[in-house]
Amino acid sequence: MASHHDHLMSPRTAAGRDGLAAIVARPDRAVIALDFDGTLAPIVPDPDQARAHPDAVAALAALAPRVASIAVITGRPAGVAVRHGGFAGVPGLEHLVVLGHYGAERWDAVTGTVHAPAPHPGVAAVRSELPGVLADLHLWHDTYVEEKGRAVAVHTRRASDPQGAFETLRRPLSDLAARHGLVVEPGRMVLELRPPGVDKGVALTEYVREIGAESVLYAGDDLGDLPAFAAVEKLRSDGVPGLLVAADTVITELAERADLVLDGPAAVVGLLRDLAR
Ligand SMILES: O=P(O)(O)OC[C@H]1O[C@H](O[C@H]2O[C@H](CO)[C@@H](O)[C@H](O)[C@H]2O)[C@H](O)[C@@H](O)[C@@H]1O
Repeated sequence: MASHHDHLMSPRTAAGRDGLAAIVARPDRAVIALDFDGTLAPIVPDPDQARAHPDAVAALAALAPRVASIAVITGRPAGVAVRHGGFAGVPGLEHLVVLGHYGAERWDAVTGTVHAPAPHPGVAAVRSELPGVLADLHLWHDTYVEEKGRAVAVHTRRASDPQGAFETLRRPLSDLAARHGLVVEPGRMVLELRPPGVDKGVALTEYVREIGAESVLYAGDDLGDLPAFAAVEKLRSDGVPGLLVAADTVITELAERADLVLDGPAAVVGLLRDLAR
């Protein structure tokens, strides 16, 4: 496993070094894709209070004109990531794309609009049954339910026993999701009930193809970023060099698969600045 003292620009794998070399050689052909929470925004107890690192937007804006495209790929609704990130109306970020809900939604800075499919009917059913399920488990007061529009997320970070509550909820929430055609997306002290059919790997692969990129960087910190890591590994085997960045070491599997392991959003900002230079 990598240490989080890796130099910001020194990938520890040959594939990562190839990826970085390709990005640096032809930045105008590179897609830079980043997760939001935990990668651009420090993790905080209340999801509504999460904001991009204070230097993140400036670092993105400095890098954007030098690369083919920057995309934020997040489990958040696209509009929420845009608001919490402060991404709208920023000089330099005129072409930013935010792929929300793991790629189900898309916001383009150039139009300022969100495109999204019709909501899955299972979400309304889950929304109405969820309070009863949480009450039966005596977890109604210990959890926070995040209303995400086309999904519902149950957070345990502020519970008296966050990991215990998370484990207790796993099976019942999986059953509830399955009854209504949804899936559970586990994350850092959160279990999200959401429609199936798209993940960050699908979103990233399609976006790299759309741009016609010749290299890609993906940075993430959570379980929902693993499909994007797999997508970069597949792109590499198809001849598109790529660099995998773990924003921190909390999710062991992600850190183990990364070419670079950083020490949180401040270090991600440092990497973006180094790339812009
Ligand atoms: O794909 P992401 O951009 O990483 O979004 C994943 C989830 O992030 C949010 O939850 C996480 O961040 C919260 C704020 O720091 C934290 O309180 C929580 O424990 C983390 O899991 C967001 O609230 C979820 O909806 C996203 O699915």
